[in-house]
Amino acid sequence: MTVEYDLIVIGGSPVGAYAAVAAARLNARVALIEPLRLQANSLDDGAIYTQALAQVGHVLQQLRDAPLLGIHCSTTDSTEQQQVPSIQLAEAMQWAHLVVDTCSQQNSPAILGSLGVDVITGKGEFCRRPHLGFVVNNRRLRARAYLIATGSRLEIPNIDELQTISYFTPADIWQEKLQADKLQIESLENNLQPSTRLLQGSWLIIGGTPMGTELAQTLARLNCEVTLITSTSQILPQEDSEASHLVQAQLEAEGIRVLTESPVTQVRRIEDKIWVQAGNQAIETDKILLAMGQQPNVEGLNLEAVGIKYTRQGLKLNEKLQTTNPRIYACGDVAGGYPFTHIAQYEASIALNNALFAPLFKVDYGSIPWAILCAPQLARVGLTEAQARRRYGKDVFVVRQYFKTLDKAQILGQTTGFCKIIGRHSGEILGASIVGSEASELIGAIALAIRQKIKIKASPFGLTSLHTDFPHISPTLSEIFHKTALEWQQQRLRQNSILQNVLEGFFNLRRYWSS
Ligand SMILES: Cc1cc2nc3c(=O)[nH]c(=O)nc-3n(C[C@H](O)[C@H](O)[C@H](O)COP(=O)(O)OP(=O)(O)OC[C@H]3O[C@@H](n4cnc5c(N)ncnc54)[C@H](O)[C@@H]3O)c2cc1C
Ligand SMILES: NC(=O)c1ccc[n+]([C@@H]2O[C@H](COP(=O)([O-])OP(=O)(O)OC[C@H]3O[C@@H](n4cnc5c(N)ncnc54)[C@H](O)[C@@H]3O)[C@@H](O)[C@H]2O)c1
Repeated sequence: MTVEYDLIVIGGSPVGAYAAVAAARLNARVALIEPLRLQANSLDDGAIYTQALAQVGHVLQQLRDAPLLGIHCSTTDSTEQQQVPSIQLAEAMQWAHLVVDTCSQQNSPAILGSLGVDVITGKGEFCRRPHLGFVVNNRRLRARAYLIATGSRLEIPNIDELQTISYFTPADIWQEKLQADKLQIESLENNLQPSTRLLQGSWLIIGGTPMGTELAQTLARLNCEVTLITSTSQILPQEDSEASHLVQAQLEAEGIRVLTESPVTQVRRIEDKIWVQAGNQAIETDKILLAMGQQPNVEGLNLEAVGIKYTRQGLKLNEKLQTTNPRIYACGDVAGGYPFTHIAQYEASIALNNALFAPLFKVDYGSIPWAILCAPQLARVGLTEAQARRRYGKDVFVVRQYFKTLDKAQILGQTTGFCKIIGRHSGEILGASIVGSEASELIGAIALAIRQKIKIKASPFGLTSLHTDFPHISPTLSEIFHKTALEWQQQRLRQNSILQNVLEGFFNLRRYWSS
C-alpha cells in the first residue's frame, strides 16, 4: 500500500523547516505541520530576539567604555558634563523586529512551498489504526517516517505561591503585550510605554542556565538592577567550574548580584513589590524571570497510542534518534538534550538520513561545540576537565593560556579569558573550554580537530605538529591556539628530564665546537 509522504515533520520552528527543506531538496515528498501560522517576524523566534537585544546592550557597553580610548560624545550644554548613553527600548525593539523579520523570511510558507514542502497549519495527533498516520485538520496523513520537532517550554518550578504573582520567561520577556499585562498597565493615565516599564526597577532571575546568564547581563547592560539566583554551587552548572566562575566574576563586575546555593522556596506579593525567599535570604524585587529547566512539548500528540515513551526530560531516543516507535524520529529540544539551535539541526540531519534511507547513522556529540553568548563568551566542546578525570583518571593533561597574553585582546581591550584544552597523554584532544571574546567562533577550530582526530603531539624535539608549527595571522584572537600549544610543549619538556638532559648536552656540544 502506498503512502502520500516520505516524511512528515511535526513542528515548524527553523529546525523543523530546515529538516523539511533538506528532505524536499533530496526529492522526497514532505509535509511540515505547525499549529501556529508560519510567519516572518514571529516573536517566538526567541533566540534571534535575545541576541539582537544582547547586541544593543553590547553597543551600550562599548559606548560606556569609549572614553578609555579617548572617545567622548560631544556635550550639548555648557556644563561639559559627560553624556551618559541612554536606551530607547521601543526603538531597539523595532530594530530587533527588523533583524528577526529578515532572518525568518527564509522560512515563510511561500518559500517553503516553492521548495516543495507542503506546509499544513494545524495541531494534530498520531493515530495507530488502521495504519500509523498523523491526523490534522480532519485529514489522515500517512508517511514512511515521521520527525517530531515540537520543542520544549519552561518547566514551572514548584515554588510556594509562585502562581499568585506574574512572572516572565525567556520566551516571553520581549513580547510587548505580555509585558503590558504583566506590568499591570491597565490605566490610560499611565503614559509610560510598556517597553520603558520593562527597563525600570529591579529584576530577579531564577536559574543559572545559559539563558538566565545571558539575560542577566543584557538587562544589566540596559541599566536594570539584576540579581541572578541559582540553587547550584555555580552558575552554568554543566560547564567547567573555572570557566563559569570567570563568567560569574564578570557579571559581578558589571554590578549583577549573583547568589549561588540559594534555592528559591517561596515568593509573595506585598503591595507593589515581590518578596522572594532564596536560601536564608529574603529579597525584594519588582520583576521575576524564570530561567530554569525545560519540559518537552508532547501533549496532545497521542504518543502513548503509537508506543512512544518519554519522561519529564524528553522523548526516549536511541543513538539513531528513533523513538520507541522505530518509524518515528525526533530532534531538538523535545528530545531533552542540549537546547541549542545548531544541535537541533545536527540531530535533524541525522534523523532525516535515517528516516529517508536506512537507519545507519548515529549521533556523536563529542565534537559538537556550543556557547553561552554573554560577554566574555563561554564556549565548550567535548569533555570538561572534571568529566575527563572521571573517565580517564591520571591519563589526562590540561593546558591553558590567557587572552591577556594576546596583542589582539589588548587592542580590543578584551583581555578577560582563557583557552583550556583537555587531552590524553597520547595527544588525543578530549575537550576544550574557552572563555573570552569571540569564543563561540574560536571553538570551531578545536571541534574540527576533535572531529578529524587531529592530535596535539610532539616530535622528539618538542615541536608540536598541531598549532606551534601552524602559523596564525597576527594580531588575532586565534593566536591563543598557538600559545596554548606552546604551553603544552613546555609542559611536556618540563616533565621529560631525559629530553631536557639530551637538549642541554646537545647545545653544550654545539657551543663547544663553535669556539
Ligand atoms: C529566548 C530564547 C533564546 C535562545 N537563544 C539561543 C541562542 O542564542 N542560540 C541557540 O543555539 N539556541 C538558543 N535558544 C534555544 C533554541 O531556540 C532551541 O534550541 C531551538 O529552537 C530548538 O528547536 P526545536 O525545533 O527543537 O524547538 P522550538 O524552536 O521550540 O520549536 C518547536 C516548534 O514546534 C511547534 N509545536 C509545538 N507543539 C506542537 C504540536 N503539538 N504539533 C505541531 N507543532 C508543535 C511550535 O509551535 C514550534 O514552532 C534560545 C531559546 C529561547 C527560548
Ligand atoms: N551550560 C548549560 O547549562 C547546559 C549546556 C548544555 C546542555 N544543557 C542542558 O540544558 C537542560 C537544562 O539543564 P539545566 O541544568 O540548565 O536545568 P535545571 O532545571 O536542572 O537547572 C537550571 C538552573 O536553575 C537553577 N534552579 C532550579 N530550580 C531553582 C530554584 N527553585 N531556585 C533557584 N535556582 C533554581 C539550578 O540551580 C540551575 O542553575 C539539560 O537538559 C542540560 O543537559 C545545559
